[in-house]
Amino acid sequence: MEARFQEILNHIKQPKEIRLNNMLDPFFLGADEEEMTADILFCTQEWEWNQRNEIHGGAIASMFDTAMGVCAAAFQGQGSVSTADLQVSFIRPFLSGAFIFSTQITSMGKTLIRATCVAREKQSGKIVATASGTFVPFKK
Ligand SMILES: CCCCCCCCCCCCCCCC(=O)SCCNC(=O)CCNC(=O)[C@H](O)C(C)(C)COP(=O)(O)OP(=O)(O)OC[C@H]1O[C@@H](n2cnc3c(N)ncnc32)[C@H](O)[C@@H]1OP(=O)(O)O
Repeated sequence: MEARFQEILNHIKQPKEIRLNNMLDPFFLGADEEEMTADILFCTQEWEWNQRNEIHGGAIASMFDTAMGVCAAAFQGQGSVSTADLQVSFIRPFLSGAFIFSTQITSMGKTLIRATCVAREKQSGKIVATASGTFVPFKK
C-alpha cells in the first residue's frame, strides 16, 4: 500500500508545470490497508496565507481535497478520482507549521467513495479542522 501512495504522490509531484496538488507538497506518513486509513502531512507555506497571516480556508479545503483524493485513489487500487463534494469545518486557525491530515475511507462503494478527514496541528495534536468528501473514479 505504501508503494501505491508513493506512486500517486510521485505522479502528482512530478509535473514541471505549476499545479495545486504539487504546490501543496503532500508528504505520506503511513497507511493501514485493512482500516482504509492514512496520514498525510502538509507543511504550510507563505503563499497559502490570508491577510491575517493565517492559512486561507481555500488552501485548507484544497489540502483536505488532496489528502482524501489521494487516499480514495490509493485504496481503490488503480486510476484517479474526481471530487463530487467536499464539506469542511474550520475549527481553529492554521497559524503556521505542520499539519497531519488523517483520512478514513468510510465507504468504498461501486460508484462512490466516501471519506472523512481530521486535520491536527502536528506540534500540539490539537484538531484544527475536519472534513468529509465524496469521490468518483475518474472515467476519462
Ligand atoms: C500513476 C498513478 C496515477 C493515478 C493518479 C491518481 C491521482 C489522484 C490524485 C487525487 C488527488 C486529487 C484530488 C483532487 C481532485 C479534483 O480536484 S477533481 C476536480 C473537482 N471536481 C470536478 O471537477 C468534478 C466535476 N463533476 C463531475 O465530473 C461529475 O459530476 C462527477 C463527480 C464525476 C459525477 O458524475 P455524474 O453525476 O455521473 O455526472 P456526469 O453526467 O458523468 O458528468 C456531468 C457533466 O460533466 C461532464 N464531465 C465529466 N467529466 C468531464 C471531463 N473530464 N471533461 C469534460 N466534461 C466532463 C459530463 O460530460 C457532463 O456534462 P453534460 O453531458 O451534462 O453536459
